Amino acid sequence: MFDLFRQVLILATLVLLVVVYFHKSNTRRRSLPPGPKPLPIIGNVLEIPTERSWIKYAEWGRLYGDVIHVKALGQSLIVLNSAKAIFDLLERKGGIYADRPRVVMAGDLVGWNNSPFLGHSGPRHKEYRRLFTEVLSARKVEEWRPLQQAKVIQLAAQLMKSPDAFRAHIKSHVGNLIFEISHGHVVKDDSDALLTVAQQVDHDFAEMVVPGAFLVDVFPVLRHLPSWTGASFIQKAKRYRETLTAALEWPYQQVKDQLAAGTALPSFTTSLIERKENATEEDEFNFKWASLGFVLAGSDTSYGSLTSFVLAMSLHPEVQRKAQAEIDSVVGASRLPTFLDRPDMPYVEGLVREVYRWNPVGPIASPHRLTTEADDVYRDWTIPKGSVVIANSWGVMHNPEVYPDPFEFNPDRYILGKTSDGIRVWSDPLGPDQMVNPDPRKFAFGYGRRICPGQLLADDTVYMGIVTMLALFDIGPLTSGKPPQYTPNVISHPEHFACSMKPRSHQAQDLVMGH
Ligand code: HEM
Repeated sequence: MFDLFRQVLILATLVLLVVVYFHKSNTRRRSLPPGPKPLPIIGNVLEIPTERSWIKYAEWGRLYGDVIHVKALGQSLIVLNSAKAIFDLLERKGGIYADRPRVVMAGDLVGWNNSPFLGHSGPRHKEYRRLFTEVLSARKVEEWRPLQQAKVIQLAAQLMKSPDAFRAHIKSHVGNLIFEISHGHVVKDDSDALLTVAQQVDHDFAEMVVPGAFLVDVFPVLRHLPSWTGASFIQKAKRYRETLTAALEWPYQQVKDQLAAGTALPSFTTSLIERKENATEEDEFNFKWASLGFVLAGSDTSYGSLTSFVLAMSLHPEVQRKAQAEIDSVVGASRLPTFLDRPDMPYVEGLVREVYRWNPVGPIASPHRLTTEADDVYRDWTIPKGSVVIANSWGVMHNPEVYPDPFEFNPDRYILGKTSDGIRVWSDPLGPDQMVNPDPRKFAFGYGRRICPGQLLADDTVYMGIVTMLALFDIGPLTSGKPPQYTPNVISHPEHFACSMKPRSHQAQDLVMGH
């Protein structure tokens, strides 16, 4: 009798456990945001795109809604396809969505975990942000405007000499400008040792973060393989680390030497060193990373926007002519445009915004990660702790409900109307949640505690490059056949293309060559 009672009790307990288990897992499954059905164990790995993921994410958005859950080998991925969801999570709850996902090869093995952009949220990342804020505020950025203006004339001179090499000229222009602002380093030519090492590091980094490039990122346990196995990722990690160390040390040491010799030019790095009298080892570690981060994060991105602009002008002569007419009426032909002209040129302003939106340099910003002890809750859904969160900025900027006819390049979309005294009105009255044609800079520069700290500086570089090229050159048409594709990864710019670029007049040539 006692035995029977015990057996019934055990059976009942088992049944209860099974019921509770299924109830729990059902509740969980029900409460996750919708998304494509995962396969057992591997989840949605086979469906998650490794290239131009933003296009697939937008497609999923139309099928499942603006918040999507997908799973890859046990890792939850949340894709946000609307401004509302992005701002609700990454901005309003920014404190818990500020981390970056773990990247084994670039982060753990090569050392990019210490960088401002891949580094985890925490005291060091806060310190980087503080250092950037000090030198990249609106007031500080204005101090670099004379340099921006001087450098853009050098760019124009190069473009007049060899217009076919416009991509190379834009690349050196942006690289030189950023290096001078970051380290006071004046790049003499393309063989410059500091520029070369920074470019090599940039190249290595791009290679490492291509999804699936290294198996160790898919199976982190491989990182424990001993070096005698000769695994190629171990050799590569060593080589990448050595170049990275050089890029961190050389430019920083040069600034220190120049400061000691009294020859240092004003720069981000000089101001960091000068402000802290007895810098500790930890301080210096942070200064080196912040300075290198400045160079790396600033160059390729601004380059991407400016080449995208050249492509847009090659494809849209009518937009170009309208912008040039505005510049001619505000600036005239006897001087070059300045920063002071910007508020008087709403069409050019719209054109700059359209460059950010049309083919954004950061189509999915950079992945964020949720760090909480427990799952988060959004609307009726559970967002599992540790989720990687992707803001599909491209998706928002190509949603016809937010930007009607999103594939058109139309600067007029931002011009809302004129007041009675003829001054054009620029306003975003409803905020990013509801507005039609909101300022795309809200999406192009990322979000929350990871928002691009160089936004104002970048916007000056992009505006100055665009307005100067428009004032001086007739750009286009394409001479390389079909419009190019854009590169398929996190930083996206036009692949190779060629176009005509001719000075607009003799006066334009004199303005540049006379400087
Ligand atoms: C047109 C030019 C630029 C564009 C479109 C751009 C865009 C972005 C985007 C989308 C992010 C990711 C934000 C996120 O994860 O939510 C980012 C991060 C970052 N950007 Fe920029 N950026 C540009 C230029 C610059 C410049 C000139 C600097 C120089 C200081 C810079 C420094 C950084 C840094 C350090 C981060 C990492 C921030 C962090 O993780 O806390 N960027 N940028």
